[in-house]
Amino acid sequence: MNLSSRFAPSPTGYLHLGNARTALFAWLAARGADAAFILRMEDTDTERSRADYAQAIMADLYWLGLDWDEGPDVGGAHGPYRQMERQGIYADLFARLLAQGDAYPCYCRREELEAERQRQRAAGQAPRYGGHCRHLSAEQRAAREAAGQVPTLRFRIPDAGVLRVPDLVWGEREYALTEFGDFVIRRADGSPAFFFANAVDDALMGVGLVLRGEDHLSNTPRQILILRALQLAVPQYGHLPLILGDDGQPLSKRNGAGSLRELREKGFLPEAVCNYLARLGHYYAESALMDMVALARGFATSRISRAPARFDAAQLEHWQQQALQSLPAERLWTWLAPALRTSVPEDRRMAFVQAVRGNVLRPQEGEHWAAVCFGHFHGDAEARSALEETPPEFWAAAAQTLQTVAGDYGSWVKTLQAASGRKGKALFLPLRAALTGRVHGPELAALLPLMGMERALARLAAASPY
Ligand SMILES: Nc1ncnc2c1ncn2[C@@H]1O[C@H](COP(=O)(O)OP(=O)(O)OP(=O)(O)O)[C@@H](O)[C@H]1O
Ligand SMILES: [Zn+2]
Repeated sequence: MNLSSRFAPSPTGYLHLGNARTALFAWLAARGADAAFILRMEDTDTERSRADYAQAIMADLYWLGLDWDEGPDVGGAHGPYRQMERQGIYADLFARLLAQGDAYPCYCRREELEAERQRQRAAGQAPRYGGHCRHLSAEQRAAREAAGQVPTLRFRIPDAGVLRVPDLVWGEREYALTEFGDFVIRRADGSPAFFFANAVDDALMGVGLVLRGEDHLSNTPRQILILRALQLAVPQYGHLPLILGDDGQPLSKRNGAGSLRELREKGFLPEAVCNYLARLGHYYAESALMDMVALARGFATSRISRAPARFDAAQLEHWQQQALQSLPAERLWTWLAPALRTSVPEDRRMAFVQAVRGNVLRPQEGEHWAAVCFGHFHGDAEARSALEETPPEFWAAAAQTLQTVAGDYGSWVKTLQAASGRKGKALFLPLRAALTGRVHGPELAALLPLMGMERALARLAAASPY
């Protein structure tokens, strides 16, 4: 079975999470089957399409960890991969459909079509093209052309029959062909209608599996009719439930849904985003973080859910935490470093990232811990009140025992416990508050050697109110 798959965005804005999940599923399906993955830019909406958006989309997909065997930047055997560069291909196909009688020019004006729809609605019928230009004679057409009327091209729906449309997510649906009116495949300006270019490009590019948003479900029967008329292969289709925003509406480039880039700029890791999205509407038995190979291996269209999914920030944070836990120390440093204002000595970087990795979700959160280890910080209110509740003798004992054990954390807390008679929270909370300015955070055992004896003693001294 041909499981080559594709992602076909319109370069009309930055990718949002809905687009990204659709791209990810299509990529996982291809890679899980060792099949090719293709990227195609659907830029026929010339008013909204922009070259810089196309660049940004590719950069965002690469950032996410997706790659493609064929696409606008890497070329391939079925190019070009920007639809505006494929006009000649569409022109040949339009000519073929015209010659076969499967398409015909329509001269109806916008107002006439609108009036027809209104009449149909008023009569309680579903609006569809009534077929006015279906049977124009050659002379009638010539007369309209001579009068300067520029036609659209309509696809001629077969007069009778049913069309079975299988779907990997929704199962098979049946349509009576009489439900459809003849539809426009080429606009008056010569540009191809979206679902025409989209369908023929999938077939011409050898795509065998089309996974896309549910917003395209209603296009599928018409696309199958076009492909059949052209004797092109019909791919398997699977329509993914759309991802909804907080307003309950599907995320869309048009309504300015939060973009993948925003998440990236906030410091979310691609591993986190992929693990989050892969499970949004797809079931994995594995609940731990998975790499792309494992995600691809575990992907199956039969595990796609039909329920609409909503963006859930808490889930994304969960995966961010998981991803940070397993990130190699070098990459963790690269992730953290740009947000640090306190300088971290080169030979301490790896120890520092290991110490803090469980306590940061954003790079900015690393700054406080850098200040704790290598600079100066301001304690927060909780930490200050923990200090106020602790008597001066404790701080004196803490400083003295720390010196006795030469900064060894394990010996220090044992000795201090014996000297102060405190244990558990009563012992650790004030120490943490004094040394880090917070009541939660990384292991003190890891922080203490990084901050060093001198800083630690100064903080213990400053902690005492007297
Ligand atoms: N909210 C969504 N959830 C899941 N997939 C989506 C969502 N919106 C779009 N998609 C899918 O993303 C792919 C790329 O679509 P497209 O580039 O047209 O994005 P779009 O957000 O619909 O843009 P526009 O707002 O310009 O229509 C398509 O397969 C589409 O079905
Ligand atoms: Zn017409």
